[in-house]
Parts: sequence; C-alpha cells; structure tokens
Amino acid sequence: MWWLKNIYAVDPSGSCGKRDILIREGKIEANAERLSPEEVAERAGGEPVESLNGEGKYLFPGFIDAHTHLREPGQEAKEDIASGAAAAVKGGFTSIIAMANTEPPVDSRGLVEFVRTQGARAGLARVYPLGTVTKGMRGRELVEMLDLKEGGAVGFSDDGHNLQNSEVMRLALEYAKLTGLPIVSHSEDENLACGGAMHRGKAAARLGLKGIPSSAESIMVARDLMLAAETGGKIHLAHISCRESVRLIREAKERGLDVSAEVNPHHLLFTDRDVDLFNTSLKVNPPLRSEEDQEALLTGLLDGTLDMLATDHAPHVWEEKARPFAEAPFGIIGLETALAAVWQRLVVPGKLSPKRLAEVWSLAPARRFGLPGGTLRPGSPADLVLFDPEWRERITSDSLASKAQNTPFLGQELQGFPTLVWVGGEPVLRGRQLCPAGDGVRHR
Ligand SMILES: NC(=O)N[C@@H](CC(=O)O)C(=O)O
Ligand SMILES: [Zn+2]
Ligand SMILES: [Zn+2]
Repeated sequence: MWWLKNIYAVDPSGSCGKRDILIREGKIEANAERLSPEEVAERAGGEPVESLNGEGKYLFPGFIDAHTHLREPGQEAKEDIASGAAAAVKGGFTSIIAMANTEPPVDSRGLVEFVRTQGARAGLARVYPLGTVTKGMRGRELVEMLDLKEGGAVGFSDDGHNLQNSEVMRLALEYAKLTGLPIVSHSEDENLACGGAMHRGKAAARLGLKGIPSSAESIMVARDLMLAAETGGKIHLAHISCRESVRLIREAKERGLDVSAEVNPHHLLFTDRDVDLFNTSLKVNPPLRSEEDQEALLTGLLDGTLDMLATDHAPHVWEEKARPFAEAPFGIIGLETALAAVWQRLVVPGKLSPKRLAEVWSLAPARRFGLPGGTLRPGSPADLVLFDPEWRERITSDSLASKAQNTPFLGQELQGFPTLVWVGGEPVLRGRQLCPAGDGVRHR
C-alpha cells in the first residue's frame, strides 16, 4: 500500500487541495485532508506501507491521450506499441488511444485484439485501439463495427485521411450509433490541402512553400457537423487548428449535437511564423496556423468548445524527416514533451489552470471514450501521476523512449515532469526510470 502525504491533489471530478491519499489493491483506497497513522495502519491490514512526502508535488489522475500513432503493426522502425507505451508513461499518460492508420490498418477484430495484446504485454500505459471506419482505410466500405467493438475498439477513425465521400461518412455516423462509440474525424478537404506543406499565409509565401488553407479543415468540419446533426451520430473532431472550426463547433454545441473536439499542444504553442525550411519537426497536419487561430483555440479550450488536449503523437524515422521541407512527412511526436511544454508555457503563466489541465487531458477523454480514469475518487483505479514542477530535463535522442526524434524540443530543456506514475496501483515509472512488468503482462 502507498501513503501519499500532504500532496496537492488535482481532481477534475471534484476539488483541488492538500490531501493524504492511499493506494491499495490497484485502487484509490482513501482521499482525505489528513490521515492518522492509526487509520492508515488499519486500512493496510498488515500490508507493508510505502509512504511518500508529497510536499511541493502535484497528484493528477493519469493523463489520457486520445490521439497517438503507435505504428504497429507494419512501421516498427518509426515506433512500436512498447516504445510508444514507454514514451507515454514518461510523459504522464497512463492510457493512450492508438490510431488505426497502421500497415495494415486496424480494420478487423483480430487486429484490434492484436493491438490490445501488445499493449498489455508492454505493461506500461493502457493501450486502447481505435478501429478504422472503412476496410483497408480505402474510404469505401464500412468495417464490421460491432465486431471491432467486441474486440475492444473504443471508436472508429480513418485518421491520416479524411473520409472524402460524404455518403460514407453519413453511413458511418448512422451505423456507429449501434455501438455507442464515436467516429473520430480527420476533417480535411484533400483537394484544398493538396500539395501544401504548411498553413497558407504570409509565412508560407515568404518561404516559397505551397499553403494549406484553413478552409481545407473548416469545410469538412461543417460537413461533419451537418451529418452528425442529420444522423444524430456521435462525432469527435481530431486536431482542430483554426478559428473557423472553433466557431462552427461552438454553434453545433449550442444546438445540442453529440460532438467533441480536441486540440493538439503544438497548435497552442507554435504558429506558422515558427516554421523554417530546416526544421521539419514543425511540419504537421493540420499545419501550425496564425496567431489569431492560436488565440481562438485557447479560448475554445477554456470555454469548453474544445473538450480535450491530445498529442497526435506521430513518429517518423529521421531519414524521412531529413528530406527537404516540402517532401518530409507530416507529424510531430508529443508523448514525452507535451505535458512539460504545456505546463511551462500555459499553466505556469496562468493561462490554463491545473484543474482545467486535468479536465481536458484526463477526465474529458475518459468520459468521451468510456475509459476508466479521470478522477481521484476513492474506489477508482489508481492510475496516477506524481508531478514535480521543478524537475528539469534536456530532450535528446538518448533521453527519448520513443524511437522517433521528430520533436521541436530536441536539444531543449523543459521543466515539469512526472517522477512517479502508477497504472492500476503499480509503479510504471519511478524517478524518471521505467519499471517494466516482471511477468510481462501487468494489466489488461
Ligand atoms: N498529424 C500528422 O501530421 N500525421 C499523422 C496523421 C494524422 O494525424 O492525420 C501521421 O500518421 O503521421
Ligand atoms: Zn489526422
Ligand atoms: Zn493523427
């Protein structure tokens, strides 16, 4: 049993403040303002108690990342489920939702089960697969949604590609209702975006790069919302990047649609003005946009129009990212740096409260995708993060657990990291070192 004493607990489903917390048999046993040694001994019932002075540290419910690319099966040179899960716990994520755009794409129950099994085998973060929406991610025929759900899929997405055929999207929203799971949309008009390498604006003109207009996203967001209204379907909009989309989502929520949306940290922390031809780690889809867009995204995150933060962790091998800007693949890794960067640049300056941080990166994804977690209430699973706001770390290719290095923070020092992470009550990260599972399978 663990006894965390005098720690600043941030509970997005309740209140924040100094607490004593007990962890026992995989669950939060107690959460109180103060516990006496007698009470702790009684609760332990003879079990050894590991106590920890939480002074100066925060306790968060494990962060849950609703958008990660783990590349297994098929592209294990970029990442695999074990390396991605290791990167996750180093960054404070006790659960991650794995995108389905692997090779082959996760379009069958067998593949969904494979991803889950590999996640359990790694024994670090909990790994929840998404299935694709269409067979082979070809955008034509729907997958067997109920079958994939039985295999453990928590939603459906052809992320990486937009569903260009609106009738297929309509049918997907209609059929997914039978499963209760959301369709996760990569909303992008591929004709408008075609050939672009960054946001269409002054910065792109200056660099001589073909731009991707904001309308490439917002046109599809508008379509997706119309189809969600028409079908009564459940939709989650991935990686919202521009102000027009925020406005559309706000209106849709006012009308009561079953819509949720996410924003990625890189869209809150960088703009197209940060892009330079020699830094392909800032090449991402949708692209980094203008300062006005960035402001609208933060406003949206604070007023609830955007429900959650998600990394869109998108690993690529160095050789691919070393190509000229226009030819390099889109994607930024985020699992190991996102929390520290958001902490430093948004929480410390007071733009985002610790409680809202926990709401949007733990509670909201748990609720939307039906996962355990997101709370510090007694009885809930002990997926927890002890966060040290003073811990500094330089991000280097050696320090990263991810196989990839396509992060704009490479070589930089960040401050504010998890120093102890529990999944199901067991430490998976201790003093910044991973604790691999003894028997290979720790949790399911
Ligand atoms: N976001 C990216 O830039 N890349 C993602 C695809 C995606 O999220 O659409 C990838 O799979 O590499
Ligand atoms: Zn996408
Ligand atoms: Zn993605």
